Amino acid sequence: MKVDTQQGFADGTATAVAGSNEFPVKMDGKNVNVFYGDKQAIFDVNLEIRERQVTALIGPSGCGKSTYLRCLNRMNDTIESCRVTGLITMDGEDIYDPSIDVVELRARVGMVFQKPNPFPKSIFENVSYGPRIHGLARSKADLEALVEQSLRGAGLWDEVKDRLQEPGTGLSGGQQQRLCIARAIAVSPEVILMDEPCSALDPIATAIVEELIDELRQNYTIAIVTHSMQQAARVSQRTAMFHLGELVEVDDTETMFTNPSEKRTQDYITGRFG
Ligand SMILES: Nc1ncnc2c1ncn2[C@@H]1O[C@H](COP(=O)(O)OP(=O)(O)OP(=O)(O)O)[C@@H](O)[C@H]1O
Repeated sequence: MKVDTQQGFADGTATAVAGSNEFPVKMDGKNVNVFYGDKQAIFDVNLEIRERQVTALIGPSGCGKSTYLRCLNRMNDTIESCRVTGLITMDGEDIYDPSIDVVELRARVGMVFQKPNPFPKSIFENVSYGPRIHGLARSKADLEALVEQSLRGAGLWDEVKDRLQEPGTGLSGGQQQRLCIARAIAVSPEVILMDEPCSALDPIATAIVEELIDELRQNYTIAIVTHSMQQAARVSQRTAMFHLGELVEVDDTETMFTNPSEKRTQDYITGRFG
């Protein structure tokens, strides 16, 4: 990746400057290992997730993409047998530090799952729930404005504005996934993790969500797990290739798809394995 100018700081970090192609690091994994009981699923992974970019995690089934993604908002904490070692930071702060409030972390690092999973409540309540429990709205009017803003941000407002009190589960699959994205952005996250967000959607709904992801990167940092090489190529600026729990390589997406350094990446993207 070409960098025009880069400025170093006393603490060793570097940040992007105007005209640069480089983006600052938002989340950084160093020597990350993940175990399920005795079985190791991630081996010594070092991976930066850069601000206001989409980073795609690709690789054959079982290579650890979802496991790594879940480390980034400590969703793995909910799996009893799971143990994470190494250092994962957000804005330089260790997200596994005992002083970290995990609920707050998960508001800052939101997640959208493979299967749309709206709450069995109204469209309005699906979006307003997070802001209410995090105390983000001071009045009913505030809350309504936030719901509208989030639904607009997810490209869903025009389709649902006249049926906000209807159940979220009554929407189409693609609309439900955008509702889940609205729910995620309603709490003003900094990072959004997406675990195969289009795998349950038809091609039209997929195209709409992909377009939305491209818009969302103006305001959010995104990491997405995908099985679709076309999707990784379409939506991401950086791609990380995993195999058997190892990070094979990471580079800007164009390079990864045209001139990868590693044979395993070449073989995977050309469909020779996986
Ligand atoms: N809850 C769990 N308990 C035990 N082992 C698990 C658990 N979740 C994942 N694993 C194991 O960890 C390894 C990595 O799985 P993971 O789901 O992260 O891979 P993946 O690349 O996301 O796969 P896929 O593309 O099929 O979703 C696999 O061997 C899997 O069996």
